[in-house]
Amino acid sequence: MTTLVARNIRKSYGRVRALNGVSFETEKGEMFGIIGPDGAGKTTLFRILTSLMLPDEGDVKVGGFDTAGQYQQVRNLIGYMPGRFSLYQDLSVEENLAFFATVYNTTIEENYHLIEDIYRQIEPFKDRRAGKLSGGMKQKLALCCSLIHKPEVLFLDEPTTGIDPVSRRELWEMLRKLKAQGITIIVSTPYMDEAVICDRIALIKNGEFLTVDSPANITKAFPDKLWSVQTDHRHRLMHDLHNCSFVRSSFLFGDSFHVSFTPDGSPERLENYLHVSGHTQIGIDCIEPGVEDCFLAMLKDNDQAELMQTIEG
Ligand SMILES: Nc1ncnc2c1ncn2[C@@H]1O[C@H](COP(=O)(O)OP(=O)(O)OP(=O)(O)O)[C@@H](O)[C@H]1O
Repeated sequence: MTTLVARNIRKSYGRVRALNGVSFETEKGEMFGIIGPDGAGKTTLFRILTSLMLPDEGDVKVGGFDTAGQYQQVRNLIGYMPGRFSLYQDLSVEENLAFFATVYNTTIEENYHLIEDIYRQIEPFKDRRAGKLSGGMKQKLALCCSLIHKPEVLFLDEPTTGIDPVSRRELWEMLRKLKAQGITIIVSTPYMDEAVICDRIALIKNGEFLTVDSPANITKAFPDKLWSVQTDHRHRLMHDLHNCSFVRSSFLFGDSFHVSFTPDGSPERLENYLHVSGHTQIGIDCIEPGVEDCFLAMLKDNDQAELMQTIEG
């Protein structure tokens, strides 16, 4: 069953074109990831999908209701966790939750089962002001508040930005459980490693979706063989790979470079080239491409540098 249909969404702020014809659909219980660097248009898209902003062109239907003409019905169906902390800093944990429940004409008790797993972790701090919580706990509370009215479609704009790795993992685990209950989840993130958890992902760049597919299909479509290359001189290696005539692309991932060759390149040829250039402890291993490798291959040179910064940041 289709839960959301977005068609040809366009939006500009004056001369800045934030969205340039975005279309996609989601199925009930699907986890749909929107991945892209800062400024790509994610927040604008979320505001439009959640009926908080009207597009210049195009339309969105959630649960069959139009976000322009039937926004009240849409808002009853959805939960939205915006990127920046959206809770009342001066209210306690419990007061925030009670407030959101009241706004939606429900009570904490009525839908407690839906938030129980998450809320139990912050319940010991229920009297603490939201402004005094850690980043991870704030996100858990914000997630509880966006779930308290039992939404069918949950929108999360960069829920894991700025929180520690353990809380990030916990948050994704919670999303997995919510998905198992049939909730459709539309989530944005700048972190590629999180993309693989989604059923389908869209890479957004300059207000356009470059691709929409499952992580497995995206990695299957990688056009070349990929090699992980390491030597004892990482900085010189970057320079030497860049100047190598038969290296098509090279990107730094942790301690090694991911390298693909032009048709006349080979690992043997690269080993020889690096050896002659003075490198020692040369390691060249064939690897499976990840989502990041695929997205980088789709982007133009300038965009690749920008995306790598986002990934590393
Ligand atoms: N109110 C506004 N006025 C003018 N330009 C805006 C406004 N809001 C966003 N933009 C611009 O529109 C583009 C898309 O911004 P948007 O916030 O949707 O992207 P994003 O992917 O969510 O990035 P970020 O994570 O940095 O917020 C950017 O170029 C941004 O500078």
